[in-house]
Amino acid sequence: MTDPIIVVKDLVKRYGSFTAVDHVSFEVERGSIFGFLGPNGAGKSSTIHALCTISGYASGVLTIDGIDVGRDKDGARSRIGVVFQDCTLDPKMTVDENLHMHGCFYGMPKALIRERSRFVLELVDMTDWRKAMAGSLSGGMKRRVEIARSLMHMPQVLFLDEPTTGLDPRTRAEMWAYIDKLRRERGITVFLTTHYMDEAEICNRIAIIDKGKIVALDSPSSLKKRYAADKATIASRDPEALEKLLERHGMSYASAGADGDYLIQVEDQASLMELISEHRTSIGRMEVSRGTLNDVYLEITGKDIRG
Ligand SMILES: Nc1ncnc2c1ncn2[C@@H]1O[C@H](COP(=O)(O)OP(=O)(O)OP(=O)(O)O)[C@@H](O)[C@H]1O
Repeated sequence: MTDPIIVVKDLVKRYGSFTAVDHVSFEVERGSIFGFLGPNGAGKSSTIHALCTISGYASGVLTIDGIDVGRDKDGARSRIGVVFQDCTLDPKMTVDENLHMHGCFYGMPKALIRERSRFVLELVDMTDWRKAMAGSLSGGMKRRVEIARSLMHMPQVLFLDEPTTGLDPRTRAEMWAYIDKLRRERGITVFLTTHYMDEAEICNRIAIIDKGKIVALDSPSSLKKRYAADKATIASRDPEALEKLLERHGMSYASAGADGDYLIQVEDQASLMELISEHRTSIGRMEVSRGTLNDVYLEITGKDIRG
């Protein structure tokens, strides 16, 4: 990797004698969107909490923007912004006051707090709401304010733990527009956990963690190529001939349904094209479906991405 902003080497996290994170290593490229996926209890939060200095770890080396998280917690904190699932805005304070408090935590001078508040609220289109009570905002607006707040100290990396869970589809799409804008315009690296397949699809790279170990790490397209073959369904008027052809081309298949449908794994498109051409007079119906990240996830973890 040319310019990793996050480096995790051999991270081990234990709760008593139970190893929740078991020698996990990965890197995140600066300016990218990195997806961290895994079933419940896989070790995602334990890893993220260690990276965000929220909790300690037994062994390993974690660096963020070159700073050793174990040695310089304040340095690491100054580089990261964090938005977790549960809203942590103070509902009885205005949007401005919530941002102000965050600036104070980070020891920012008052003038800078005012200037940054304006800037970050504009980034998420919430300027008109700055005097509103945080508790009176909709779920999507609260999330936008939380993102704005996490950016007050201009972090290099934004950790988003299921940032759009519980939001309606339109608000989710809007949130993603803001997140992508941040990445493009501010060069912020996004470290994301999600249970939504379309959000995982946006990531430059994805790590899948299961039972405390990284079990896959690659781009969505490479993962699909490796773990989720495209599938073709062919209804044939001459099943015997089709089976012979499938065997000749070395293609895996299963007979699906009562209508003479065959479900075929497409490892390589050229073989499928040849088979179609050879069998075309007997094909009643045909459908090709692309492998999805959910297929990848299912293949690797045995579970559905939505749990
Ligand atoms: N404080 C704790 N004490 C004991 N065991 C814990 C503690 N926190 C987490 N664990 C265990 O460590 C394992 C990893 O938990 P972790 O919360 O990191 O998983 P996760 O992938 O974030 O899961 P989820 O998606 O459900 O949040 C789980 O088996 C969990 O039960």
